[in-house]
Amino acid sequence: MIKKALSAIGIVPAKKLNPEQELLLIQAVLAVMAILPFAAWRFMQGQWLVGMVDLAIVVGMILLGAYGYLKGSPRLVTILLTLIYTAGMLTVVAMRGSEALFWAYPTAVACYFMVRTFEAASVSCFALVVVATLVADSVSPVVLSSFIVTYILVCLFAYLFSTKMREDRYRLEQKATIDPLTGANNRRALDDEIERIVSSVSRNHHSAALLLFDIDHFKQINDQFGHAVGDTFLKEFVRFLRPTIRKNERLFRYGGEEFVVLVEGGLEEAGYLAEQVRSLLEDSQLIPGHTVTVSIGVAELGMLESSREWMKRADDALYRAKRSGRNRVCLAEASKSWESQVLDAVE
Ligand SMILES: Nc1nc2c(ncn2[C@@H]2O[C@H](COP(=O)(O)OP(=O)(O)OP(=O)(O)O)[C@@H](O)[C@H]2O)c(=O)[nH]1
Repeated sequence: MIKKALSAIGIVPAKKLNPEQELLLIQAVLAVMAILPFAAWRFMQGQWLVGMVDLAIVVGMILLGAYGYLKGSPRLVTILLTLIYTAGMLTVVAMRGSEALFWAYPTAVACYFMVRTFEAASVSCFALVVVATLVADSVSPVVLSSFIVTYILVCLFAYLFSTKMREDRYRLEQKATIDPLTGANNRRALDDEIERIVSSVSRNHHSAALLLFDIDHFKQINDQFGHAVGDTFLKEFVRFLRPTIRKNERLFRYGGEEFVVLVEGGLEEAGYLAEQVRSLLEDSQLIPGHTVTVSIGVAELGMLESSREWMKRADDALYRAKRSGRNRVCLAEASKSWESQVLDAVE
């Protein structure tokens, strides 16, 4: 909702937000709505110093929120943001005493949703000790002990709800992006990752390549050994592929018996990996007594190429591998050069 509103007034480009970015935007908007009126009121009352502190918190949260949104919310931003509003709250309590006590609660809650539990617990405990020390002389023992107990309760609830929220989110993400049979990333995750690579490669001038695997005559495996053996083979194939690829190379199940590996590097490197997998699979009997082979199409992402064009070239290469007898690796033709794309567009 916040993203739509911001896009509508042209403040931010419309793009998919991750949950951390959404939290950052929500916090920035809440900071404006909750703290800005107080800052204005302080200025009107002539309380310039406290007004400036309030304003600094708002500006800091807006700037960091915007930076986190544009940069995909790096963790450092969330830590800095937590430190800014906690330090701001402590400064206001130091200046205004018990009158500003209630700001300790939303600050503590926000901590638990923004940073890791241990970090949030450390910051909120520190804030509790400082606030209690600052107001100890100006409030009665009953008020002080009520504040301490209620603050701890609020932290406990924030801890429980934020932990539950993170667990639920992790479970949902797993369901949405992992293929339940093989445990590889699914087609949806592939689409997202390809889009991410296409935009980052054109920005950073890295090279990236896509390997499209298709098990040969898989229908025969199902027909000869049964669907259950076919399923087991698919699981074994994923287990077999994992040690062959590097940690930063991601594996996806593209369709029934089709898999994709995305690698950082050029066509030659990717072709070498594909050939390694092809020959290893030929030599390893994942179904005892039966040799299974794989055909592989490899394409390097071209300059200014879209994800669809990249995938299409890998698919065409795979088709050539199948047509020329299977159990082989085919490298895709280079994509059109930047100049010829411009000429095409002009024509
Ligand atoms: N056991 C099992 N089979 C699947 C699964 N998904 C798709 N298949 C089967 O995979 C087979 C794919 O067959 P085809 O597309 O004809 O391909 P192929 O037999 O491998 O032939 P080529 O690709 O031309 O070498 C079909 O029989 C599908 O039923 C799955 O999750 N488990």
